Amino acid sequence: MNSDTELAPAVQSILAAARERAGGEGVVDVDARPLADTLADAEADGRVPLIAEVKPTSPTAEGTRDDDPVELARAMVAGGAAAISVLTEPSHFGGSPEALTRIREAVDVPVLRKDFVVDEDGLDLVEADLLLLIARFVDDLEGLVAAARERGLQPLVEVHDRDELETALEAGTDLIGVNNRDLATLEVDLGTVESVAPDVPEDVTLIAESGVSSPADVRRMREADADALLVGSAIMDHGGDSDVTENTRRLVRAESMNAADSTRASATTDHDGDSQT
Ligand SMILES: O=C(O)c1ccccc1NCC(=O)[C@H](O)[C@H](O)COP(=O)(O)O
Repeated sequence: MNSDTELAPAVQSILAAARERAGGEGVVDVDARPLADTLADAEADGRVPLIAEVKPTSPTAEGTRDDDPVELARAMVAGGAAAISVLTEPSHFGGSPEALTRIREAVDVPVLRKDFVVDEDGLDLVEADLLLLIARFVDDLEGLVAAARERGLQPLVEVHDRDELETALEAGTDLIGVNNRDLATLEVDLGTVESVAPDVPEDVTLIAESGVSSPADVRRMREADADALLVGSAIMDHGGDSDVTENTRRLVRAESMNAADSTRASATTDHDGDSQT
């Protein structure tokens, strides 16, 4: 792992908290809902394969959304989300393992556990279909990928550059998340996916993470060869109380809408329709 001093202060604090948190009691054994199937179903329906994130708040959010997480997840699925991501980190994102369990019982799509897992103990906190592992935070990535699979979990390995991609591929992952957010600065740059994607092998599923806020951004990530997108803030609308189903739907339909529809949808939901660079 890179030195913590290369990370934004908020991320250093998240990691310090993660190292202190207790893991689960016992070892989870999951009968996981396959991500590949739900992404294929979305493609077949003409929906952009989208993982919508239940993210009550975050270090970069403009506020907190206190809605019931189960209602949020149901609203996202109603808007066409192919899978749900749930933050389980409590102190910086307002998440909890209990919320994930309730959501997984309430929806039938795969559920990703989004957290800052640094060792094998951290795998067993709660049952989920997918688990995020962040390449730069894990010393033995190959070991943790294998340990996650032994539990039935589908590990999604997050990277931010080509070196981390190489590490992730050597660890045997077939699910890569390229994070547009730089954890050293918390700045978002959609060019990150564009620069890393050409090196992701065809048989590896590529998920574009963070900073996608408009249908134009969705199209940009898909043109960069993203198989799926992970979106939190633009759907949660932390500073407001807009309709989560509609926020999901306008992104899921980004490839089937024409440009005029897309501009109108962006204007009516008060989001910035411009791509970020
Ligand atoms: O979202 C943050 O503010 C954040 C800060 C520090 C570390 C991680 C952070 N986010 C985690 C994520 O990966 C995102 O929640 C996820 O990719 C969705 O991003 P977005 O659509 O930009 O909310």
